[in-house]
Amino acid sequence: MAKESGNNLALGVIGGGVMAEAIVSCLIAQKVYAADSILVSEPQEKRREFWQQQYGVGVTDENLAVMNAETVLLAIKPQILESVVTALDLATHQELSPLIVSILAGVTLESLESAFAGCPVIRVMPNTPATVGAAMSAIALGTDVSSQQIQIATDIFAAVGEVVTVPESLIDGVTGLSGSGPAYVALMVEALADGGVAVGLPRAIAQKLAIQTLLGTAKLLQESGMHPAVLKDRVSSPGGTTIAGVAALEKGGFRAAVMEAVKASYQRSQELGK
Ligand SMILES: NC(=O)C1=CN([C@@H]2O[C@H](COP(=O)(O)OP(=O)(O)OC[C@H]3O[C@@H](n4cnc5c(N)ncnc54)[C@H](O)[C@@H]3O)[C@@H](O)[C@H]2O)C=CC1
Ligand SMILES: O=C(O)[C@@H]1CCC=N1
Repeated sequence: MAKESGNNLALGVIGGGVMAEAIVSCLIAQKVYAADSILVSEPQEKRREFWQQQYGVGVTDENLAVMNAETVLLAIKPQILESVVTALDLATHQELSPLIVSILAGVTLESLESAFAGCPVIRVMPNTPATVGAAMSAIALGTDVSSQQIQIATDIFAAVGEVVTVPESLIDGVTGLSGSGPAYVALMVEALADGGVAVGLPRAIAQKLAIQTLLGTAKLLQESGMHPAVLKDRVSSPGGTTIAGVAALEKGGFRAAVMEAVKASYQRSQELGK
């Protein structure tokens, strides 16, 4: 467990958007942090009010204020990192050295360590199923991180789902697969439902069937440890319906398209880091 107590500022958040909310809501629900030990910095007044009312956390529009926390979750868009760091002017606040936990796509540990000089840094790539406590997160450690700080970061992301620790060289690949993956899977669900509607199923039923098919298949693969190809073979009867569908997917380049999607996201993550 990380910190649960009252008065100290245990967790600061820079950027109170979608991912920050997904993560922090789980941390509070699971009592990893008490709401009154969290301070969220967010420029939009409506979002600040929402955070305060919905979660009871402290809010501010001053990023510097959250740097007093033991741990700072960095959850702004990568494109504005430079301006945020310039405004923080950390050179004149060298007494501040929180653990920086960045979820920014593409931004390397080297850039983060230079931007937050003197602060230990951990880079993480989570994904949006964090919203329902079912994230897949990969953690890469900076050069000057203590075992206690590794535990803090692990506790944070274990509260929102599964965690693996990887060398930083793999984080762009993680982004291509599990970071961006929920969008690919959502497209698959939408396409399955559209196919159902095309052959006459009512939309609501088609959507339910599509989601449960995905969930059930994922659960089966996870619990059995079965290779996906073996499962595909088990569903496909000789001369039956499934192999006709699989043949249509192959004709449409389905597997190549999914592989290309992972590679394109990986490459974009690398570009963002330059
Ligand atoms: N959305 C996703 O599925 C994932 C996103 N990420 C990363 O998480 C980060 C945040 O992404 P989202 O939550 O989707 O974006 P978002 O746009 O929902 O959240 C960013 C928040 O930062 C706030 N903000 C803008 N300027 C600011 C400033 N100067 N200081 C403090 N806060 C400021 C915005 O008002 C907004 O609420 C990105 O770096 C992204 O690469 C990582 C994994 C998955
Ligand atoms: O699209 C993006 O850049 C972010 C990072 C991974 C998922 N969403």
